[in-house]
Amino acid sequence: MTASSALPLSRERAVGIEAVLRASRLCQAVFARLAQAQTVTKADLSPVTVADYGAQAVVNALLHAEFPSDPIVGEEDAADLRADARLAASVVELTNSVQPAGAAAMSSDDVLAAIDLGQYAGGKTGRFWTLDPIDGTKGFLRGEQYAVCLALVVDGVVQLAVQGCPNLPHDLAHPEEGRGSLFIAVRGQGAFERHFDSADERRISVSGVSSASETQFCESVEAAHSSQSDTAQIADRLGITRPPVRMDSQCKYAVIARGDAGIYLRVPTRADYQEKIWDHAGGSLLVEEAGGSICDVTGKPLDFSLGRTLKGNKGIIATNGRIHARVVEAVRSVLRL
Ligand SMILES: Nc1ncnc2c1ncn2[C@@H]1O[C@H](COP(=O)(O)OS(=O)(=O)O)[C@@H](OP(=O)(O)O)[C@H]1O
Ligand SMILES: [Mg+2]
Ligand SMILES: [Mg+2]
Ligand SMILES: [Mg+2]
Repeated sequence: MTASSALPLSRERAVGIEAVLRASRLCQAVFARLAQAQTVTKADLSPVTVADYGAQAVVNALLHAEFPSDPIVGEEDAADLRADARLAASVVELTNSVQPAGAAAMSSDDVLAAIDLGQYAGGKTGRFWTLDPIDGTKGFLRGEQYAVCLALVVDGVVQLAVQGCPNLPHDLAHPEEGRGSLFIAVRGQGAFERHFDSADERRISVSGVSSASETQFCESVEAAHSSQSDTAQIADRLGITRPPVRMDSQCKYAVIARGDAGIYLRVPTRADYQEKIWDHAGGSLLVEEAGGSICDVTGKPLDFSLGRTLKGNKGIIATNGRIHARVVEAVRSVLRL
């Protein structure tokens, strides 16, 4: 046994990395033939592609093989696939395309059952995984940023994060130099980045800026997901003159954890929207383990113990930590909270 394999959650970390890498490869393969990719619209009007389903099947199947008693809170379910044999056949073919050489092919029933392993309700006791097979599906479809996001929650607290960001430049200032990173954090062990084409990991940490005005802030591309008029006022109040970094998905958390930007703001556009735990669990741990801070727009800690949503929270503020109190004050003042 090596020294690192003795660290807490080392097997979960290794399995999570393998699962997210396989799912990321699947997404990249789908994008390469996106002209034919089928997209369906879910009841909530969000898009979902064969890649979302395939990535959830791949990750859930591996988690279930390695940790059969762990439940999973996953974004997708197989109901639409059960009603569409052609769509289901594409997902089965894709899922099998990233299984390891020599593994038995998964049948259609196996793939649909694997996707439906993600129906767990979450909650405050025991451990469960939470998976967003593609976070930022709209970014994926545009050829921009998206992320495969996996986290392990134990007794309501996020303990492990593995996030694949296939299109994220290794260096935002030099996108031509390479793209595709995996971000990994275990509570108490720090946050790490490795490039898709290497197993070498480097520890990452948040930016050292001590004044909010010196940094940039990240927000969603989609104006429906975060109020861009409110964030413009907050930036103004903080003296930020640089334009926002608009990026889809939990890549925003990776960018904060790596120190490329100092603030991620997600300001509710609707009073009734409940953030989903799979949209924030892994990203929140990456930021914390890289030295940053995270809370909701009222300053409350995020509570991952309440089920499939963050129903006790509204919006998100993530920062490098040093400027956190000042940013929370500006958000509360603009939103009159
Ligand atoms: N109204 C509203 N408010 C806040 N958030 C919402 C809302 N509607 C959807 N979603 C969730 O946004 C997830 C994508 O978030 P992003 O920050 O990446 O937005 S975007 O990609 O720029 O669109 C997206 O995740 P995916 O579905 O995995 O892409 C949704 O879970
Ligand atoms: Mg979605
Ligand atoms: Mg999402
Ligand atoms: Mg998703």
